[in-house]
Amino acid sequence: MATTTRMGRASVRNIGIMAHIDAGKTTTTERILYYTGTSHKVGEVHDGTTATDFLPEEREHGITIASAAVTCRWTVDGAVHTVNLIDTPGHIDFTVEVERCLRVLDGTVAVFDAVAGVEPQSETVWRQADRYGVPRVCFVNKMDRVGADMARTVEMIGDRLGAVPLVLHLPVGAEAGFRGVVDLVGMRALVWPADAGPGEAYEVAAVPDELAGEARRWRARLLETVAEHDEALMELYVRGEEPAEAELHAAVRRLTVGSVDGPVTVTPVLCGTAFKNKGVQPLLDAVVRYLPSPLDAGEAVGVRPGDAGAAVARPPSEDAPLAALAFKITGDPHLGRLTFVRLYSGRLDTGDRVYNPLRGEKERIGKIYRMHAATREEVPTAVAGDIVAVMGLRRTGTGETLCDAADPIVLDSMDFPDPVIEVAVEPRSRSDRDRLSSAVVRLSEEDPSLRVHTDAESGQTILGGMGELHLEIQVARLLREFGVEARVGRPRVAYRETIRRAVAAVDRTHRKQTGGRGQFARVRIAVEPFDGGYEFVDEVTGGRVPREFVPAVDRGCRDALRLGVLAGYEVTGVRVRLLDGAFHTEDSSDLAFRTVALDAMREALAQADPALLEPVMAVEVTTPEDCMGDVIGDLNARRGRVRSLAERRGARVVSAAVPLAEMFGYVGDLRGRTSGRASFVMEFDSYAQAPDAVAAAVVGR
Ligand SMILES: Nc1nc2c(ncn2[C@@H]2O[C@H](COP(=O)(O)OP(=O)(O)OP(=O)(O)O)[C@@H](O)[C@H]2O)c(=O)[nH]1
Repeated sequence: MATTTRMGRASVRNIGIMAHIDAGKTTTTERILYYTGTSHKVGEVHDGTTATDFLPEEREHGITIASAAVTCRWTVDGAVHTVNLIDTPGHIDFTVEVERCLRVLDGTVAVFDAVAGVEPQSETVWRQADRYGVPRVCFVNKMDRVGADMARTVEMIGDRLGAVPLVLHLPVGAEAGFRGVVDLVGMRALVWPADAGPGEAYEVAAVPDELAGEARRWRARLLETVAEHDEALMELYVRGEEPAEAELHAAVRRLTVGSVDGPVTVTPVLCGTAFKNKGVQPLLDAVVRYLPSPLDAGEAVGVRPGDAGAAVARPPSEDAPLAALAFKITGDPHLGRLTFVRLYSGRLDTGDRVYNPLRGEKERIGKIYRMHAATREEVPTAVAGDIVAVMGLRRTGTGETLCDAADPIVLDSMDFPDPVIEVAVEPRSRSDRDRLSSAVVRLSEEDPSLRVHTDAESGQTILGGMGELHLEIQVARLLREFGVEARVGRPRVAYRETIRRAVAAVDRTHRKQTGGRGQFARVRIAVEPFDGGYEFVDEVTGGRVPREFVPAVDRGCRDALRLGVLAGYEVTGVRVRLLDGAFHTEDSSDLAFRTVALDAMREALAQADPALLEPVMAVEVTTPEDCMGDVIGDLNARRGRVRSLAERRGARVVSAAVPLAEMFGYVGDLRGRTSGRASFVMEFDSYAQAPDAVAAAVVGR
């Protein structure tokens, strides 16, 4: 029934968990899956059996890379809610994955280590969540550890992240004696047995006497902060009235959901220890109570294809035309290709034919699944707000929209930056070569930020990626998961080449007589610098190069661009004009024209004053004021150019453009230089001409 489903969406929470490496994201995720009844064995990170961290490399590195969407259920105040949990990666090299997840989430849980507090990487992901306007609930984890400090972490959430923390929990007991929390909304204690097992219930008790004073102070602070930002509560506050529990929940929800559009992020803060099974149930309650449903998340915006980019918005309603985003593709050992899809509007039914506007073709929806931790559930239908896995989509890639052909929309696409680092892989045997080629297809389908090409000169397979660790992980998967035996080179910067001068004409003839049919083709081309990748213009008149051979000439020119004349890097920024040519009715062929074009183009590039381009990164360093001089000096020494200085929430933000070649090892250097107090993000900015000394070193290698 339509009404039931429509109400159902209000009870969906699409959330991710974000954290600094080792804060306990995986452990928290595991506990959530266990508590929500979808996983019956709690995996421990130590023994490598966790449900969302399923790649062996992740277990080895102890970090989470691939994001699997898992559906679970949680009941609050008698109402069952569906929680779709996406495990987001935390490492900087995987920012593409993080952003991809943030796109499809409506809210996140930010996990902090109560000992370490807010770490640099937490700042990075926090800012990404700011950028995507994703509301957050904070969970201060590891309260059982020596040195755990809830109050300090809360302070750091305010100071370092510039958020307004709404402290909802006060710890009961400390470190090894941590037993539970005082719920400051209900003013009661939630206490777990010391050796609580996974999923173990807590006892509700009165606030312990020794905490009564502190609890009152924290509650007063909570009410005051809420009142400061929420009008309804403000009225009660000035009248000196206490809000009812439900009223306070509702106000916290309003602030959390609404704050992302406001000047500051208001965020509830809870605490516990996932590992020792304390505090997870209230965290789930908070996810349901305070994080937005797809209805709260509002309209999805996109453009109408082919309509000069006219903007369209879709309400999160089942009755609107379909708008869905494919955000992740995985290979399932049993089901084959699975496409994870977030529905923003409309509905999907098994057997539907849906339209992919980017490809201009229709695809058939095979089976639809909700993926649980250990099982999958086939469902006939998915509606706006759902996240499901679809079988049967053959062509749709990551980041592509699926919609109604009669009412098409392209949702804001995800940008996948060009790879800036590459590594050469050389298979040991012919069968390794075969395994490698099918493996790279699978890997790059799952991870669009991984690019693959073959080096025309050496025949090596080159993998391009976003950073050193990114490539390391993907190469490890190739070797292990796909059983490829190969020699792997050292990571290197992905340079490019370009031209600086126009060449008016290069004339080349290809003629070969080998027994039977000969080969003949002649072309005359001109090249010039071009503000873009590559353009081919056919200016031949009078059929001197017959139409059917023109594409072969274009192909030959592109072949030449793959292997620059300076140092063998890809060439960009070239316009080619085909001026003239000649053919032979018997002996001319596509091959002859492609060969001659390649030859002519190589000559033209050599004459066109080729230059080396290097990737330049947009680097943003957030640093305390007293380290700023040092940070800037170091960026200058790395050939960086500072673009702007700003102040953000008490810290200094230095934005600079720095060549990637100078950024190897920056994470460690910055940490050392600032005692870990500065953090940075970087993304590809542009290619720029490398200075002569750099070019000479690269070309001379
Ligand atoms: N003492 C204590 N240890 C914890 C707690 N939660 C997690 N840990 C431990 O901290 C380590 C890191 O936990 P993970 O859950 O793997 O952390 P993560 O944030 O998922 O790490 P990545 O996957 O690397 O990003 C593991 O050894 C956990 O057992 C906790 O509440 N208390």
